[in-house]
Amino acid sequence: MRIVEIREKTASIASPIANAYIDFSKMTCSVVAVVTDVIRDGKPVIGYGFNSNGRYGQGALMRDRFLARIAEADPESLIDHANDNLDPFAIWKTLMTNEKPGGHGERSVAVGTIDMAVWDAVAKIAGKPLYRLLAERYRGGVADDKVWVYAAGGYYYPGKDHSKLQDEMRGYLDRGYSTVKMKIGAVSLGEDISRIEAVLDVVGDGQRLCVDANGRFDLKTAVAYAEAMKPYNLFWYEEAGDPLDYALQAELSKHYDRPMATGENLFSHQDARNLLRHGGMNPERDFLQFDCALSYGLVEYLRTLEVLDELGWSSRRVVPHGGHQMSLNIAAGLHLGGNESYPDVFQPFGGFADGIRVEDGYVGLPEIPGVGFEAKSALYAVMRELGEGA
Ligand SMILES: O=C([O-])CC(=O)C(=O)O
Ligand SMILES: [Mg+2]
Repeated sequence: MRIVEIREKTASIASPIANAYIDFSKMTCSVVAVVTDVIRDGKPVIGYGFNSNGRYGQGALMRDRFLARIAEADPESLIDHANDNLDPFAIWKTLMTNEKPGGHGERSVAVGTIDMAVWDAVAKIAGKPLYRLLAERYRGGVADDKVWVYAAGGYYYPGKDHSKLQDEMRGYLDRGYSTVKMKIGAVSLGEDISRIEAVLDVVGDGQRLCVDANGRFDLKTAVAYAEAMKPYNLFWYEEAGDPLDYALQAELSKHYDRPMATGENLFSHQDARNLLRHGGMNPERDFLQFDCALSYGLVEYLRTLEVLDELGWSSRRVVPHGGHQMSLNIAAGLHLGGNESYPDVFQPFGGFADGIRVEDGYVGLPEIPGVGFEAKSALYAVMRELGEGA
């Protein structure tokens, strides 16, 4: 058993939307195919991955460093003999050969994308949905059969007035979501408050609305928003300040006693640990949003979950960023609290398997081997072209 080849390409996920920090007019992501010599149903097993959203394609790093390390490794060293499968941990270690500690964002996305494709291949070789394989290996065989998801959107874009924002949110409720998320921080506090009130008119209750500032605010602004939003009793207030400014997060928690969420821009278990040590986050109240695709993949995510456990955090407080099927598998297999969903943006990468309906805010997963990409036809078309094309 061996990896024959790892292919990568960059795909566009550009759209006219903007959050408080960036627009997505030039956004790209990497797609990776790990081609193996294992035959299932008469065809070689190919594992697929992509790098979530928000960090651009990683092809140059893969070509310059990571892919050669796998190609040059002894194939025997990458095998998990106990499970007669590829060994994601040995592959991860090989990818990280001669990499210094720290500075995680420089490479964590490239490694996380390859890691996703490796786990997809591992589950396909085992002939099981990834979430079932994870539950068997790490949670005594018990997987969640459905996962809570919330609809993320509410972006800024030209010409979007309150009625368009309300239509968008109404569309999410009509599709079975019970909780939605909108962006804040790109306009004045007064304007954002009127946007929030417009959405509350549609969703009816602050507990059905999250807001996301994408790290835009300094402490003074973060606190001003906190004071203004308190009466709405929102589901969460996300990424108020810079993702690495733990002191800001800690100070903000003295001014806002409602749930907050952050972590999508922390890319290692060490960064996660620093947030929990120094960010004033409350394990009974707050949410953590680490995205495996951006943060060295599932091998590292398992370490992050161990750190959480050591510091008294339940895995149920984790609701990953990214709205992708890999995190959905991790959520169901490793008992997270839920997963993000982008019903309308970042297609075809955002969203879950075709034909799986959201009911009362929960989704199920397809019963097919791997992450489930084959059950999402528009996404699988992009992946298959890479994996099986000439
Ligand atoms: O707008 C983005 O970069 C995505 C984001 O923060 C989220 O999904 O929470
Ligand atoms: Mg966010």
